[in-house]
Amino acid sequence: MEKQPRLLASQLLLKNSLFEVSLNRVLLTWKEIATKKKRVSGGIHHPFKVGFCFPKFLRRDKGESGTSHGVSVSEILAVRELDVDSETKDDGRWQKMPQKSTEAYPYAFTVSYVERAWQHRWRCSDVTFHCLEGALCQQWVQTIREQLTALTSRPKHLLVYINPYGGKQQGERIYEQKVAPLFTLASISTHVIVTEHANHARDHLRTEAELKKYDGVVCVGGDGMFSEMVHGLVSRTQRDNGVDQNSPEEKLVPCTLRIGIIPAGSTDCICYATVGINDPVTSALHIIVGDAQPMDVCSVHHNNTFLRYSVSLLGYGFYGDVLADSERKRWMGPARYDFSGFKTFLTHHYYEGTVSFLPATDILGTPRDKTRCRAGYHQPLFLLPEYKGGWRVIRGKFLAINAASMSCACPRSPKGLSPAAHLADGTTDLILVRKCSRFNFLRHLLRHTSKYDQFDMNFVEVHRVRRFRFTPRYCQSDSELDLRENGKRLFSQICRDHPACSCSPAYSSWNCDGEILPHAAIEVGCVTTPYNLLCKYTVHSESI
Ligand SMILES: Nc1ncnc2c1ncn2[C@@H]1O[C@H](COP(=O)(O)OP(=O)(O)OP(=O)(O)O)[C@@H](O)[C@H]1O
Repeated sequence: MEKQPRLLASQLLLKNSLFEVSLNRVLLTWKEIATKKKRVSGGIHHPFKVGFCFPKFLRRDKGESGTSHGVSVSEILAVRELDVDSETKDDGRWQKMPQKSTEAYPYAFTVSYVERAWQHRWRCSDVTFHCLEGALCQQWVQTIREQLTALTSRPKHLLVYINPYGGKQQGERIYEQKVAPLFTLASISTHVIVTEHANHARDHLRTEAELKKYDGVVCVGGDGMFSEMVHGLVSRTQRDNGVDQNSPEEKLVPCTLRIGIIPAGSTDCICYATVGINDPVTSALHIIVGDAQPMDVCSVHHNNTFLRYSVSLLGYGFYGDVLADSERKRWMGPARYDFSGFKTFLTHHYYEGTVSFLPATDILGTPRDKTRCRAGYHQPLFLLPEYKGGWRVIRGKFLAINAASMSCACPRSPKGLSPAAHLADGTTDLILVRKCSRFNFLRHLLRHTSKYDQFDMNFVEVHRVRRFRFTPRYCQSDSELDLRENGKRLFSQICRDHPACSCSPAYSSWNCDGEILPHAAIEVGCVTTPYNLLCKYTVHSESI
């Protein structure tokens, strides 16, 4: 790394030991000075620990002259002067100043910074330096503040929507206790709206919200709330720019506001897939330091009519059926997903239809990037591939058709549905799981939680695509249907209404980021360039 000129360097006291403290535009470092000779008289030495340190951002080395620490300026949250004359109450925490150091070094300032803990978890840590002179203390505070002000990617004004009924209905408490104090510490002003009904946030963003006043919008809730934000913001941007959302061919105009998620839902898959952990404090800290991650948005259409946007999973068959069944069992709480998953697995319905897709041939990488050997290519058993220009057409019987625009990792499946899916390359990974035995389907599902490749099975194939269409068999041409098929369709509906029946119904439904779509036949377009400015304040922590 290029050596940065020093902005400030002083000998300051920290927990009764003298440290050489230094600041440049990139790093704040403090290194203990030979402890035996220079320890301040009367002080009791406590070995100072900054907690868990990671090589890139926060280092702690033990050199000849003592321990050294460093924190990236981009991860400093705030700096403030301390009143050392009395016990100070700052940021809700009492700090007792050691008597001897208070006498010798009567001025002090505290730096709050991001501490990287375990498994992608971030925490807010404080370090307090004591100075001999008030002017020096002020100079440190001012210089660090100037560096923070120069960080232009940090938000200053945020619009926050809280879903009080998401997950365990803890959204308001999580925000007030864990997130709001951090925003205050980082001098971020907020306008908070507690939603009063479903789609409140979406409609407010689409119509009333004065978006120019904010640097970003934050939702406190689950994937459903995040989806509301995406719909509100993307729709508003398209309308303001005269884009016809109903046309699958239209390019979406990127939106300049970023979206942040504070996880407070039941599954919080989008947060997990992008941050690596569902933790409100970690997400709040990513928001504060201005982390941004572009991501793809797919628009879903039926007969040239816009249905919804999708940013994570579009699933027909298995995942559609699990969602449809679990919606009927909301009274069971989060346990409904396990129940419906198990039930859907046992019913083992497959669906006939045609999948057409436009492969993404002009990009680097494939959905199976992590698979070292590609020798396991299998000829589809039940499918008839055709080529129409750039489009591929596949007919068959499918247990599941999934389009993953991100890894879709969640705590239960840490590598996700498509571990190598990219967040912002204008593509989605289309996973086709053809009809197979229950045993094989179970093996496929279990591989999502193990080190084995879930795509390396002869009834599974995966394609990285720019667009795709699905037409269920009985929709293809109504005139083709004979009386027997009409009877079958009617019968299927009866079967659907009676879950005990094990006949295969003709249609499943699409699970679009956790919402049910009413149509089986859809056309999906993934924006051809990354939706650059629709970013989350998060980093993709999967090492793809
Ligand atoms: N005040 C409200 N009253 C009722 N429903 C609401 C309200 N605010 C938002 N909603 C709706 O609640 C639905 C579920 O919310 P959310 O996604 O936050 O939690 P969840 O479903 O428990 O979590 P996840 O989606 O991660 O499984 C959303 O689709 C949203 O539209």
